[in-house]
Amino acid sequence: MSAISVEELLATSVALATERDIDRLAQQIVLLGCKLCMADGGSLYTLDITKSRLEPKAAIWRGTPTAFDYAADVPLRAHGQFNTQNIYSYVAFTGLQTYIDSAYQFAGFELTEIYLRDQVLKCKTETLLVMPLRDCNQQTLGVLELFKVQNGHISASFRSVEKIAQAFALQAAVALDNAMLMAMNRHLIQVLDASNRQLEAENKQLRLQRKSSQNYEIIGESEPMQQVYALMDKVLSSNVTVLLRGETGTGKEVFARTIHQHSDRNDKLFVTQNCAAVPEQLLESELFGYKKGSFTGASSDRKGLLDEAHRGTLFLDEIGDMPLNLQTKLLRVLQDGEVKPIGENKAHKVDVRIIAATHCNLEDKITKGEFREDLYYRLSVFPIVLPPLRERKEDIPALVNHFIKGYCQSYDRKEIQVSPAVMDILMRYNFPGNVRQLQNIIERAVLLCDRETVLLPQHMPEQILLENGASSEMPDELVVYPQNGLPLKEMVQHYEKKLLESHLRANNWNQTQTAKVLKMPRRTLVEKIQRYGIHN
Ligand SMILES: Nc1ncnc2c1ncn2[C@@H]1O[C@H](COP(=O)(O)OP(=O)(O)OP(=O)(O)O)[C@@H](O)[C@H]1O
Repeated sequence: MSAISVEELLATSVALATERDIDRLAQQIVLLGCKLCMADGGSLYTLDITKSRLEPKAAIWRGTPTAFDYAADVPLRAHGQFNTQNIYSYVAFTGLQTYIDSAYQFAGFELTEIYLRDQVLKCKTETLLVMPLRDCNQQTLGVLELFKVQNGHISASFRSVEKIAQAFALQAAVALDNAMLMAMNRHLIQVLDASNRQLEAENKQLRLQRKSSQNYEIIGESEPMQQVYALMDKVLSSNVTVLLRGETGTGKEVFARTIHQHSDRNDKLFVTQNCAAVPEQLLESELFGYKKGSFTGASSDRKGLLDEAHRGTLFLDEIGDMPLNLQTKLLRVLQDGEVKPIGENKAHKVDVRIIAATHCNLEDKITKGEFREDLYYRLSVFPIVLPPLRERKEDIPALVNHFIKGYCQSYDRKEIQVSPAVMDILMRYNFPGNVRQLQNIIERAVLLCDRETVLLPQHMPEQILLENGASSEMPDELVVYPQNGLPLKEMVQHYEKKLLESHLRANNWNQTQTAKVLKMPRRTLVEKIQRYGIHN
């Protein structure tokens, strides 16, 4: 090998600094080491991840890479002791640059790998130099070995290039350290990536498994609601268009939002538009957007809600009130996924899930020519009908408690109980305004409650009391009682007794409270209780 030039020295430096792949870098190090120190060949071992053995990484013979399969891993320990018999493990362990000037005379080390290599390469190693490759914390990363073979005349020892070799080993170690750290980072990124993907898949699975009403944060365990949950479960993992039907206040928007939150689109927007609340032209520009200058006042381009909801969900409430012209445009969105803003010549694609809702009879509207039949079929791919509250009265207590808790929190009130009489009144009422009406009734009652901690009939709206009045405050038998033909005085006393019993029950047998409701002195109430022998 000839001596290395300055240009080659610079190239060496660049080569080490730029190579990121550990295997290629290992080859470069051996190759450059051979050139610098005028060696016939060499090899490089790196410390494995457990730091217990050296692994053969690269070998060079006369300027070209050679197979390294004759070499085995070198354990750093043998029989519980540091393996100082082997020259590579000795250098790795001590960090000492080590020379052997005559490989075939006793050198104090086992040189089995060297003799094996000589057989493979058909040569005879004369001198050896083994250098530690250590990082800035003096931790061993590997060892670099260079050798010269016998060539008829006395071969020079590596001792003459000691300083160059040392400097090169330092530079090679820095490059190796960087490449190893990068490989470790790449590996960690891959591991993190894989575990992220696994977590995402598990989350998706868990989302799909969340079936009970509790998980949907929707109140209602009645049979009609169970049927709705079962239907809803079926549409969570698909993009199917859903049509929510049901009277006003039955929770159509709540369900639409829940479907979105439990779908794959939940990291994108849930956008709502009430089709009845705005005039036709405004609705069109809201939904489809417009181009600058397309009408007076359109001073810049504006995205429509269909674009806002791209990859998310658009909830179209009161779809039955959408003007016919817009129904045609919406049909195009549903059929082709295409949106054409006002004043734009070209349509563009959007990926929006549509959930529509209506409380009106769309079939009637079709007959009257107010709703497009084709749109109706497109929308009602998956209809879900929400039951009115009167058909699931068993859900009323849970809803009442849910709303009381919520309003107590928002109005910073202490816990409020519901008197049995109030619950009775609510259970008998038909709620034409459904859950929304119940919610409003409870909000009003909580506000009326002042410092009281029990919701009483007087906190209920008059209209409900009037509708319920006779049945809730006056037991049925009182109404029919006169048939018995008793004297008026007795009938009035009987009536009074029943009335007092009813109010006492409604007020949890709290005499002070009952007297207050009946606007009578407590003492008079107590006297009457004793006279009529009333007890709970
Ligand atoms: N099952 C339920 N659990 C808890 N709250 C509910 C439930 N159903 C409805 N609500 C509440 O009732 C109110 C009305 O619900 P929502 O607006 O979803 O009804 P809607 O059917 O969309 O009404 P509309 O047809 O008038 O638009 C909301 O405040 C909602 O939070």
